[in-house]
Amino acid sequence: MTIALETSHLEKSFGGLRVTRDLSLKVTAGARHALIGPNGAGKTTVINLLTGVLRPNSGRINLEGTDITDLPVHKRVLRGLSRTFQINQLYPDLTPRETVGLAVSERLGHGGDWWRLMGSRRDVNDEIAENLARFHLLDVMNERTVTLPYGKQRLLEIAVAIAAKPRVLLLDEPAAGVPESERHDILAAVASLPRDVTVLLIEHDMDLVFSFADRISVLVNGAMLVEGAPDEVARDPQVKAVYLGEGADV
Ligand SMILES: Nc1ncnc2c1ncn2[C@@H]1O[C@H](COP(=O)(O)OP(=O)(O)OP(=O)(O)O)[C@@H](O)[C@H]1O
Repeated sequence: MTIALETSHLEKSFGGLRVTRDLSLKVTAGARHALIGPNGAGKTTVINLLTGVLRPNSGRINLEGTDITDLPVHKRVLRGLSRTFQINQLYPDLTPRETVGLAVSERLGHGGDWWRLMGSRRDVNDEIAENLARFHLLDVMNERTVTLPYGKQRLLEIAVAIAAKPRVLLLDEPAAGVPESERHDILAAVASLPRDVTVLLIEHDMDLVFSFADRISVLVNGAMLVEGAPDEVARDPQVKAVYLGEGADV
């Protein structure tokens, strides 16, 4: 099986606090892989290490066979690694159509010229429409983003990440703060992406994790506790012990 993203013996400390411990993680190409673990286990730190926001103390990161450990954030994006954030980072006064149009134009190297590009390029407009349809945003595509329901804003964040045409998409709690009835729609839209996009998801909601993932890694105190298929992970006594401590069902 082809490995899309891999860490080997990754270590990260903040002062005396060892937050990532000897982490070796393999994400198979095309996977719907979830990284779970209790609060403070170090999941967001892993995403920050993968994207280059943080530098590891030691260990390596490999993207599709290339060592990216020393690359800055933007060069990793150019190599096909995109992320969404836990916090809303959209332009409040742009519409979804404009926001996705800007992201597509940036990918094509015309970020400063995006308005003209949207007015003149049929292929760009087709791509924007397809993206908005995939993420259930056609009905609100001309509304100001700030006026959209929170669930639609979160879908737009993912739509923007996808506009960069990533090979590997990192999602940090994409459904956080969204009403329960809408959460599955968000993950279903992600799950239905073409399989040439590999997805690594951080998520607390176990219903979502188990309906989405074909592979699960469990992180505890910065180290890998268990990794496997969802049914193996659900049965694992160590995983049960960790989550029972939190009062959640796995
Ligand atoms: N920049 C930082 N400086 C110091 N400590 C940090 C920093 N970032 C994270 N930590 C600490 O590292 C540990 C892991 O944090 P992290 O946010 O990665 O965990 P998490 O598993 O994503 O948690 P949650 O599920 O609550 O979002 C925590 O103890 C946190 O306080």
